[in-house]
Order: sequence, then structure tokens, then C-alpha cells
Amino acid sequence: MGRRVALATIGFCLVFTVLAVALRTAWAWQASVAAMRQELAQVDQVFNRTLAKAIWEMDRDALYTHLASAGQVTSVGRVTLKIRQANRSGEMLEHRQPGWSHSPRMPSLLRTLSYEPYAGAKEDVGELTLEGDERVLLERLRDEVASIVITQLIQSVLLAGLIMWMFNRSVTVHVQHIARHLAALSPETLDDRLVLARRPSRPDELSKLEAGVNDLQGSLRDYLARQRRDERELAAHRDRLAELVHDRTRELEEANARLQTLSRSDPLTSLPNRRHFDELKDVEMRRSHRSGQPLSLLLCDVDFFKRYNDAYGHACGDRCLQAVAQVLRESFVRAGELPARIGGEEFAVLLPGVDLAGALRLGERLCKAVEARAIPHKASEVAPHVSLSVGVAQFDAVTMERFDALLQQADEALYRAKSGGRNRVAS
Ligand SMILES: Nc1nc2c(ncn2[C@@H]2O[C@H](COP(=O)(O)OP(=O)(O)OP(=O)(O)O)[C@@H](O)[C@H]2O)c(=O)[nH]1
Repeated sequence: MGRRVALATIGFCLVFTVLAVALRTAWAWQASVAAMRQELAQVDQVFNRTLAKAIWEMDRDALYTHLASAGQVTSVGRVTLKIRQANRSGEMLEHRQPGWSHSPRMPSLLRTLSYEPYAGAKEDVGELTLEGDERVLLERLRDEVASIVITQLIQSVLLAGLIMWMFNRSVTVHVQHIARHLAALSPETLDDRLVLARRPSRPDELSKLEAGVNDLQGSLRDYLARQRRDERELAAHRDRLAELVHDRTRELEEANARLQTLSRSDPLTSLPNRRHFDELKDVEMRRSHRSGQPLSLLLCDVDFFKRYNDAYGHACGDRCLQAVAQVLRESFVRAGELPARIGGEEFAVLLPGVDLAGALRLGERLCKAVEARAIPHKASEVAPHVSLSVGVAQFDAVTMERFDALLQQADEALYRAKSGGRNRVAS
């Protein structure tokens, strides 16, 4: 900006110099013309009377001498003398500077020459014409113009320098300071106020700019503080929301797990129900098929349970079923063993990795465990306490394509246990 102002100032000063030189040259020309006119008038004053006298006295030598003297004056270009003679056309005498030529711009002076030989006898004897020499005028003007140009140029250069120095000191330095301050501005430096190194007597444009920058910094600082506070609150809300979602998800997962357990367990005995049994039976059958490991099934039925209900009541019947279920739970605790309630008073036990002989042994052990609980059963024909009939079957991958075949085989074994006298294990 400072450079542009400097160039504009120099340009203005040059234009001003040209105009001033032109104006002052015109004045100088007029002044020179006036001075030359004055000089011609002085020449006339000096020579008018002597020339008139020389004409009157017909003194040719004096006439030529005076004419030449008048023509020698520097500013005079040509002197013309017209001598009047009675009854004859007048005589013309002339003296001109070498190389002189007529110019309409040059001043000239025409004077009548009168002689008064005695008082009251004044007589016109001729006319004197003085014309200025333009070369003299131009030479004087050249010197004048040179001095005008030099002084005007010095004035302009000094003026331009002064304006540039003042502009730089009072504007450019502070604008550069403001630019540096703004460039270094960041959220961390918003507290650093802009202070210009100047003391104006009255607030001016730079003072307003300084105050404006400081106000803007203040507003920005407040805005950023508000924004940071809002962001913190937002983050806290977000955390609370995430916590809430996490809690709700956990509760939902727990409820789902509970629902899964409920849907897959028998409400009376808490043993796995028929649905759960059906899900796992196919899994175990496929595993046995793949691995070649044996898989056996026990089908258990409480003997004369209808009579039990009739003798002790339905509620006691429920408690009896719960007791039998507890025995089953305690008897089959190895990984993979699955006791389940699959019907009213019917239970099944899936025994992966157990062959028929092993299953028979486990069936016997189960019957003994139920017997050991000694739940009285006065209506039973086979024992004074609750007893079980157990049918045992082993899965055969060659003959059994589906689990139903194993189930049917175990059911037939159970039938044989029942028909064989109950309270026993059959295969
Ligand atoms: N208390 C009670 N009784 C049940 C439940 N489910 C089935 N029962 C009863 O169990 C009895 C089963 O009778 P049956 O199928 O004739 O069998 P059983 O009387 O045991 O005769 P056998 O099996 O031949 O020894 C029925 O009377 C059903 O009402 C139950 O959840 N609670």
C-alpha cells in the first residue's frame, strides 16, 4: 500500500510540476515582453530628442550615430527612422541587428519626433519605430524556464517525500502491525489485545479499527468458551446415553436368556422340556454318526402314577414328579448327559458316549436311587414306594436313519419293562 501511495504521490507531483512550469513560463513570457516594452520606452526617452534635433539641424553624422546607438541596445532588433520633408516623400533610415527577423509577438513602439527650436514653435520632423528582438526574449526565457523547472522539481520531490514519510509513519506502520497481529491470532492468543504504538489526540479511523479488532477478539473468545462448554455437555449426555443403552441392552439380554431358559425348561420340575430334548437329540445323533461314538437313550415312566394321583391327590402327584426329577438331575451330571421331562410322568435321558450295557447299568442305578428316596406309594402293586420302569435302547447308525427309530426302540423296551412286572429296566 505504501508503495502505491508513493507512486501516486510522485505521479501527482510530476503532473503538478508540468502544470506549474507551464503557468510560470507563460507568466515569465508576459513579464519579459513587458520588460522589453519598458526598455524600448527607455530607448525612446533617451534618443527621441537627440534624433529630432539631428533631423532639424540636418546633421547626418549625428543622425547615423544616434540611430546606430539606439540599434545597439540589446533588446532592440530594428530601429526605423522616417524623416518628414516638406513637399517631398519622406526618407527612411533603418538600423537592424544582424539576423533579426520580424515577429508579430514582439513589442514595438512608434513615436513621433518633434522639435521645438524656440518656445511655441513645435514641429513634427519624423517618426521613430523601435521593434524588439525575439532572440533576446527567448534567451532570457530559456534561463528563466530552466530555473523554474529546477525549483519546481525540488519542491515536488520534497513534497512527495514528506507525504510518503508522513503516510508511512502514521498509517503504513500501524496497518502492518495490525496485519501481523491478525496473522498470529489463534484460539490460544485471543486474550492478547491489539495495542497500536500511537497516541492520537482524537479517535480516528485507526483507533476505530483497533477497538473493532479487540471487540471481535472478545466476541470470538466468548463464542469459543460457549462452544467448549456445549461440547462438554454434549459429551456428558452422549456418555449417559451410551450407559443407558448398555444397561438396557444387558437387561434385554438377561430377559432373553431367561425367556430362552423358560421356553426350554419344564415349569414343574425345571428339567429340560420336550422342546429342548428334541433340539439336542438331533445334535447328539449327528455327532454319534460322525464320530462313531455310541449314543443311548433311557425312557422312564413312574409306575401306577394314575393311582398315586388318585390316592394322594394331584398336588402330591406334582411333588412326586419333582422328587423324581431331582433324582434324575443328581444321577446324570456328566457333560452331555441330558435328563428331560418329555411327557406327563415320562422322563427321558440322553446318554452320549454310553453303549447299551452302560445304559442298562445307569438305568439300574437310577431305579435304585428312586427307590432310595422311598416316596410312599400305597396304591402300587409292585412296591410300597414310588418306582420306575425304564426302557433302554442304543442308537445304531446302520439301521436307524432318524432319532424316532431310537425313540421307538426305547419305547418298546419300556413296554417290555412294564409288561415284565414294572420296577425294572429292560432293553
Ligand atoms: N399330578 C400330576 N399328574 C399327572 C401329570 N401329568 C400326568 N399326570 C397323570 O399321570 C397319570 C398317568 O397315567 P397312566 O398313563 O395311566 O399311567 P400309570 O397310571 O402310571 O400306569 P402305568 O404307566 O401303566 O404304570 C395320569 O393320571 C395323568 O393325569 C402332572 O403333571 N401332575
